[in-house]
Formats: sequence, C-alpha cells, structure tokens
Amino acid sequence: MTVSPPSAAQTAGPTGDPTVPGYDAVLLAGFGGPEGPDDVMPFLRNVTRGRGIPDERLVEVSHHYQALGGRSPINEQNRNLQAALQAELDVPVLWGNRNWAPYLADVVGQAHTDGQVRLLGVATSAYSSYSSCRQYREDFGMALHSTDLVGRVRIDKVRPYFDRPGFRAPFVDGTAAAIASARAAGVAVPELQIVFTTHSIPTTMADTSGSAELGDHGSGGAYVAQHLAVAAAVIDEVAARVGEVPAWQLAYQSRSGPPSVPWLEPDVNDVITALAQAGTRGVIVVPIGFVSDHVEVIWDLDREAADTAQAAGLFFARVGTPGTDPRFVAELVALIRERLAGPDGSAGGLAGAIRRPDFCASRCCVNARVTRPTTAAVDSAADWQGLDVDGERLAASGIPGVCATSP
Ligand SMILES: CC1=C(CCC(=O)O)c2cc3nc(cc4[nH]c(cc5[nH]c(cc1n2)c(C)c5CCC(=O)O)c(CCC(=O)O)c4C)C(CCC(=O)O)=C3C
Ligand SMILES: [Fe+2]
Repeated sequence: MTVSPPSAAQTAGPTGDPTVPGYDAVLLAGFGGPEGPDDVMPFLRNVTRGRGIPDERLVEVSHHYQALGGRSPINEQNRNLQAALQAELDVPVLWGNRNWAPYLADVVGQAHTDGQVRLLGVATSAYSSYSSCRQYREDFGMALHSTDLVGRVRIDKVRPYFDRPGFRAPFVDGTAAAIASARAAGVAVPELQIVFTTHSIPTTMADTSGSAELGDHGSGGAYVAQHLAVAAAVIDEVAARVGEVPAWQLAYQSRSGPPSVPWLEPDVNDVITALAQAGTRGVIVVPIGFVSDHVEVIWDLDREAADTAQAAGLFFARVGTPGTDPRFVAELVALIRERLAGPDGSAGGLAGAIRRPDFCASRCCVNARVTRPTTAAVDSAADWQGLDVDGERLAASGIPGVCATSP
C-alpha cells in the first residue's frame, strides 16, 4: 500500500499549525519489555527485526531475561513514571511502547476514539540518536500510519532532556554517596575512578546523531557530546558537594551487532580490567545513558560489570538511575507544562547550542538504512513524500513488513 503523502498542514494535525499550543494528552513512549518467559523471544525478535543482529546474540540476551524470571522491570517502571506524571498534570497521561504491549499504535488508536487528537510525546530516553530519539518519532509516524490516523491525530515530542538539572540530580546524589561508601571501605578518592556509562551504538549511528545543520555530525556526533556534557556537569556538582572527586571517563555497555560492525568503545568491562591493572582500587559506575534500572542496567552492570570488578579485586558501586525521583518527575512536568503553553517557551538546561529545539531539525538523527514516516520534526511532512511503506522503497532497504509497531 502506498502512503498518500500528507501535506504539512495534515501532518501538523487538526490545529493545522504545529506552532499552535495545546494538547489533549501526554503520550509516554517506552521501549517495552517482556512480562513472562514466553514473551522473551518474541520481544527480542520485535527489537531486532531487520537489524542484522546475529542469532547467537539473541540467544545470549534471552538467557539474561530468563535468569531474571523471564521478565523485565521496565514496563512496571514506566507505569510508575506514568502515574507520577499523572499526579502532577491535569491532562491525561497515556503510555505505549515500541517493542511490547501496550503498543503505541493501540494506544494512539484508543486516544483517537476517546477524542484525544493532539498528543505530546515524551520518550523514556534523554539523548539524541537514531535509537534514542528519531526512532521514537518514527514509532509515532508508524502508529499514525497503521491506524489510518495520518492527518487526524498529531503527535509532537518533548525534546531530548539530557541537559536538564532534574535529570542529573539523582546521578549527582548517587555518585556523592558512592564516594562516601568507597571511603568508608578504605578506598581513598585518588584510588577511585568514576566510569559513566551509556548504551553503545554503531559508530555510524553516533556520527550522524543530531543534525548536520546544527553542526553535530562527525566524531561521535550529538550522542557522545551530550553524554560528555552530562558527565562533566555531574562531576562539577559532585565536586561542589564533596570537594575532591575521582578521575572520570565515559565508557559504553550492552553492545550488540556483529563484531565486523564498529560500535562505540571502550566497553565498561574492558575499562574496569585496565583500571585494575593500572592500580585503581575502586570503580563507581554511573549509568547516565538510562532513565530507569531496566535489564541493561541490572544485568549488564549489576551482574557483568560487578563480576568484572570483583574478579579484579576492585571496590564496585553502581549509581541508581532517575526512575521516579521527584526531581526527575518535576523536570519532565516542567518540560511538558512549557509545551502545553507553547513551543520554545523554556529556558534552563546546560548552556549553549547543546540544547535541542522543540521540533527536531531537518534530517535529524537520520538512519541511512531505512526511511520511515516521522512526526515532531521540521521536515516530518517531507518524510512521508513518496514513501511506499509496505512496498518497494522499504523492501529495497531490506526491512520486510515494516509496520513492526503492532505485530
Ligand atoms: C541508544 C539505546 C538505548 C537507550 C535509549 C532508549 O532507552 O531508548 C537503548 C535502550 C534499551 N535497549 C533495551 C534492550 C535491547 N536493546 C537491543 C538492541 C539495541 N539497542 C540499541 C540502542 C539503544 N538501546 C541498538 C542500536 C541496538 C541494536 C539493534 C537496533 O538497532 O535496534 C536489544 C537486542 C538484543 C541485544 O543485542 O542486546 C535489546 C533486548 C532496553 C530494554 C531493557 C529491558 O528490557 O529492561 C532498553 C531500555
Ligand atoms: Fe538497546
């Protein structure tokens, strides 16, 4: 079926003009996770459909989920975040996922039935990159496409919020507390190292994260720059509180993909091993790439990285993620309220050009492998032009049955 390309006004939805303020509901967009052992393989196939992830990797990851009882805590964490946001907001707060029920398409269809046609999306991911930002905008586009609601429902998105102090505050608290517990365990600050972590992504995805127009592309792109900025800001705030702080670096975790494809390095486990060899006595791992303690955190860090540290004889502490910390919830509420009042009404966040616009720039975080309809960017209408969603253009890119939002 060929998608009839909507005009810019149609993509903007019932209000016609994407700069007209006002939303009928907030739509929290999550990654999704399995709820029981039988869900694990179907969930992993949803995540990796058409992405060239080797089968051995899927089997290995399925063991992590099975060892945790066949379920991820992520859906419950997102339900809790939904409830915490709802407690502060008058508009309804809906929740849907990319990879598991409740699927975004079903939630958007229900919203339309309920008369909610102007939705403000909030992704459970703080940074710019294809996986962490644009793919959520594609999820919105695919949800509109598969429910036949293109031009009848509008879905905008709150910009990446990595730079906001309420996102950082829980990491600052946790890092200061971890330094205190290391000292109590007899490891002095100069013997400690702070390792900030985030999800590794292919280097090509990193290099094209953010927008060429905004000067983001090349050498790790907006994705790496944003993490380095957050890490530096956390360190400054910890230093203001505790004085002397350990040396720090940024490392990556949870790599998938075949070894032939370069992903961001170094891996957190390699960093820990090398630090031990260089005489470091303790590591504090701070997962600034994640908003809740889901499987990438509790398996890849609390099990694997902790084991690596233990084998090397190091003190190890892993700092908690924002979750439903009141400061994080308040920060999201502030971002949502600003958008309810109108776009670009906000200040705050880290200084300079690093702040993201409310509507993503042209071709922001574009993925060369596939073109899907998006929402919430200045060029979203153009993303639909000539797009044959089930047919040739996507088949040529090797992605069959592209409407994966609701299998
Ligand atoms: C940037 C990023 C974030 C952070 C931003 C965000 O939160 O969105 C993130 C989060 C998450 N990733 C998660 C799980 C998985 N990610 C995978 C695979 C991949 N992740 C990627 C990137 C990211 N992932 C990429 C480039 C791939 C390769 C395949 C592809 O190009 O898409 C795979 C496949 C198996 C494997 O290889 O590990 C799984 C199971 C879970 C859920 C955990 C739970 O269930 O509790 C969460 C929150
Ligand atoms: Fe992932």
